[in-house]
Amino acid sequence: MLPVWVKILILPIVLTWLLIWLIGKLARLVWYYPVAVVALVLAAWIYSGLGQWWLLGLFLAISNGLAAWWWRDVESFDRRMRCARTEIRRLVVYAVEWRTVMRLANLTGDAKGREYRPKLKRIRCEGWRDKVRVRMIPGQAPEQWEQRASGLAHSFRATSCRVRVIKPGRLELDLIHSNPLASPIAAPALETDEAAVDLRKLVVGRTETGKPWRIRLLGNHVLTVGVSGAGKGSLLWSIVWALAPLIRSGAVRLVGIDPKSGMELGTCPEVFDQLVCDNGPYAVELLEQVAGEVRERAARYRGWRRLWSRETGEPFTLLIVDELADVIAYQPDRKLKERAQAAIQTITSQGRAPGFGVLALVQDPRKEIVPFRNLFPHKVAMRLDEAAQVDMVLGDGVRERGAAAHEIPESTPGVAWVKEDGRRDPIRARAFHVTDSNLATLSAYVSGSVLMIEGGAAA
Ligand SMILES: Nc1ncnc2c1ncn2[C@@H]1O[C@H](COP(=O)(O)OP(=O)(O)OP(=O)(O)O)[C@@H](O)[C@H]1O
Repeated sequence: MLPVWVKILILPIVLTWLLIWLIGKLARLVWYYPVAVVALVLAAWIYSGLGQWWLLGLFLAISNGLAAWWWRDVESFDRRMRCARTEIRRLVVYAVEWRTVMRLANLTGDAKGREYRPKLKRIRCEGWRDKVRVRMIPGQAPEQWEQRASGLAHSFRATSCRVRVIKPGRLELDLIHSNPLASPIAAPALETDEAAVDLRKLVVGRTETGKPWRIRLLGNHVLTVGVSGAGKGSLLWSIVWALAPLIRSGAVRLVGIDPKSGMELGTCPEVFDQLVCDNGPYAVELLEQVAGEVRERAARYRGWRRLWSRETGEPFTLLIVDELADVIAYQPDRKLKERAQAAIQTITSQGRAPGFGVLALVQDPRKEIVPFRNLFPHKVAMRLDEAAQVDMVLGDGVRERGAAAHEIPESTPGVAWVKEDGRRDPIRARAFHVTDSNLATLSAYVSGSVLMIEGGAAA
């Protein structure tokens, strides 16, 4: 309906716009499928220069070479061919199904007759998981994706799906295909160099991404929760294993309470400066003694230093309580129970700055059992019985972000979901498997006097 002169006038604008649009599409293609684009260009060049038989011969030679590589060394093949794998999965899984899955999962929206659909951005396939970046549509919240995570996993044939926020409006979905923490991880060689041990990042295992699992002890308290047999002991001993040179030199002092008659901590009593193997008056007295030390040291540091450091010449004290519930909840003597609770609360609330840390292990995370869970900034959820327990340990919303500690299989003790205060996303990791022979090595390495009280008798 436009006059001809107007059409002639806007033609260059339309053509330029079309050209820009085409270049954009091409750039997108090269960005998302670089291997395929290079292979296609090379194939076209060989075909035009050398002919079809050369192309076929080269194709067969490369295919055979790749097959032989895969057969000889699957791991390196998987690692090096990640780009090609990513492109294939993008093409045959995500690009094909994205639109339908988004519509059926109710993640699209309509406004003014136009459909808004989340945009599929960069994908990275790592073998055990696909990392899929997404741009949400306006008005959408990550929680909407978290609620649909299970449906998304099934749609893309993954075992589970986790949702991570990258930046405002951008998400990363982890579509999990296998468990990289399925096999036990042996403890590393015992560290003997004091300078190599950093209380801010103690290596106690490996995360599912293959990085070291680091725990901060300085200025921190760690609460580990898991059913019986979840592998809580392995985290405890991994921490002690990593601390070995500092325990030996006296820079770190371990104080232990094991209400299970020393079944856990008693397997390597040499590492402890003080160890009580019951939940009675001796355990409470030890807790009160440590609480007194906390107050005394905090009073001395007042106005002088804000956080303990090695230069003070005083040891960092780690209080380890195996089965905390036995000390602060199941204790039948009400007075002892209250004294124990008060002492632990003093240590956890005031101990971080003057160089005291608490590592508490417990099976039951309910509020009636551990009423002051919030005083532990670092929470570790090993295998749990119910989904509600995950929320109790890690906090609200963390399970929706993927931390399904209630789904950790019995066959993988030592696997845990870890949540640090101040970090939005939980991490999944497995503690080192510290064996009895490791503990024998540890006790031979560490020298120190042991005060062991069993059922009230000093030994
Ligand atoms: N990180 C690990 N890797 C492999 N096996 C492990 C690991 N941690 C623990 N195990 C094995 O799992 C079993 C149970 O471990 P552990 O006793 O540490 O569990 P727990 O949670 O402390 O149980 P409880 O509360 O009954 O003491 C043991 O046989 C141990 O060898």
